[in-house]
Amino acid sequence: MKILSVEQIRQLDQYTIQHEPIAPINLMERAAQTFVDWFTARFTTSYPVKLFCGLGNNGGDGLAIARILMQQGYTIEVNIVRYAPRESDDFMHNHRRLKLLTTLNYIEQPNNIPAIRHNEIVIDAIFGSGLDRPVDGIAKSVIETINRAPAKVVSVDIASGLYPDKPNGPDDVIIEPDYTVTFQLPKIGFLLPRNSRYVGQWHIIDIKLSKRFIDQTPTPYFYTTPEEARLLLRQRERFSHKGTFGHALLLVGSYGKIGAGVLAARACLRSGVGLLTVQAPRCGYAVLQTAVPEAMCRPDTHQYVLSGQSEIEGIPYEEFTAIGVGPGIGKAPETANMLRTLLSQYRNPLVIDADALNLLAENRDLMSLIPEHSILTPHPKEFERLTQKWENDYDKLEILCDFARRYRIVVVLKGAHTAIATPEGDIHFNSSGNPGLSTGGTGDVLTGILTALLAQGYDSVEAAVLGVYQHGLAGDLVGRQRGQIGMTATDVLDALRWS
Ligand SMILES: NC(=O)C1=CN([C@@H]2O[C@H](COP(=O)(O)OP(=O)(O)OC[C@H]3O[C@@H](n4cnc5c(N)ncnc54)[C@H](OP(=O)(O)O)[C@@H]3O)[C@@H](O)[C@H]2O)[C@@H](O)CC1
Ligand SMILES: [K+]
Repeated sequence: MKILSVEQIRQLDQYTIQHEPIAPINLMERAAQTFVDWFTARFTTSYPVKLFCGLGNNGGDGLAIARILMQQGYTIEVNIVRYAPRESDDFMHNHRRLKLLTTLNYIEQPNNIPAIRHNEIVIDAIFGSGLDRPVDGIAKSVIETINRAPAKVVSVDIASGLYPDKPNGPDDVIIEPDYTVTFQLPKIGFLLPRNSRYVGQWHIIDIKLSKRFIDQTPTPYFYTTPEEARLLLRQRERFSHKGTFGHALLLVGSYGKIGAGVLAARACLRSGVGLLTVQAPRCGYAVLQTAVPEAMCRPDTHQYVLSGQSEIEGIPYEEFTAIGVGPGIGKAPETANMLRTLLSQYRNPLVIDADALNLLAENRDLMSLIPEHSILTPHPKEFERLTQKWENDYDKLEILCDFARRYRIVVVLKGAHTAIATPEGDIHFNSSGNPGLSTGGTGDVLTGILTALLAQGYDSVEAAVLGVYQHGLAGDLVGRQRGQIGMTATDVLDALRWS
């Protein structure tokens, strides 16, 4: 699904109005009705509703929502925040209609702000996507009151005070909703870590804006929906054999961290690789052969760390279909040498994770050796070591984009909505996963998944988008079955489903 900028959303709105065609006031009515459908499916008429609206079209939506909810039997008190002398035309139209049905409360100064009780639901329609400067004056007081109140808060389109596609200032006053119900497409601001308290749980509702316009509009930002992930998944042909699904090599482990290798290896096998070889320090040999009997094991000549040398004759790096390197490897000088040799010899895309990333950060000259379309999977701290500090989440996205483009690689920046940057400079945000995945070993599982997908012939962007989605989905399955708190990386790899 595409993510558009505020300016593009405004154009989308206008295009829909002209080409459907539909009168603006009827589009507002459709948006309000669709919001009400969402609302009534979750909250019964037993909850009193307090609506706060502004004077623009977000406020106009709020007034239309109030009228429709009233007609459906909800008790609703309407508060209009008079922060400016002017109202939008569609606001005025809905204002006239609503005034015939009920009395309206106008808030011009703080003592007009009503008390909010815990069993009420607040609908926030003060500012929407038209906000372009920090909120102050009476609107600021109202937002502060709502944030202090014990009630549940639902924001219409976007939390009032939050910018959809640019960074807020540290002192900005912004609604902290329980839910955001947004029109048609997500806003980029919803996906950024520092905004999470200004978004709550967010839902997209389809108000039938022009599909043609959305299809034609270029954007670097995408949000992976379940349907899109499913379309990436390839079905197996009846006459396939293990050679069809590639032979992967995982370079993993060091003394005390062989478990990382076990997790990556098991995830790789659970993700459909044809054959798997694992190279690990000698101390990991018995563990790997026992814990992952399906994999072949190539013991390193070094007892405790990976050096890349092995007494067992095996196929050279360049003959593997895909290679994953990093889980549990540490940063010993022998391992840095192994990485240098690997990067010099292997020309297909690699998956590079964990300490292999830290070795890259410490040996910057290695960056230029990384094969094009390799997948790097840093968490934010590892990414910062590879690049630089950022000022805010938007700055971070720009650094991410530039980095992926400069080295022609795919970068999977792990987090709540993992951001996958492509060599072309696009960013795909993931939609699956939950905080239960923030536990040791889940990154190793992801490396195993991505290596398996590359071995099966998925291109790097497809592998990253699909692999990250499936990893999160497995976490969601575990979360539903046994809760997020006790989730382990083993649970996650056992929950992987490829159908
Ligand atoms: N897109 C779509 O397809 C659809 C969109 N719809 C709805 O329209 C909403 C966008 O409406 P909107 O453009 O009228 O802006 P909104 O957020 O109500 O703000 C109102 C005005 O406030 C002003 N202002 C800005 N910052 C300010 C501040 N800090 N303090 C004080 N004033 C400030 C600024 O006006 P200015 O003063 O700059 O002239 C601004 O124009 C959108 O979120 C959605 O709910 C649906 O109805 C149908 C389909
Ligand atoms: K709002």
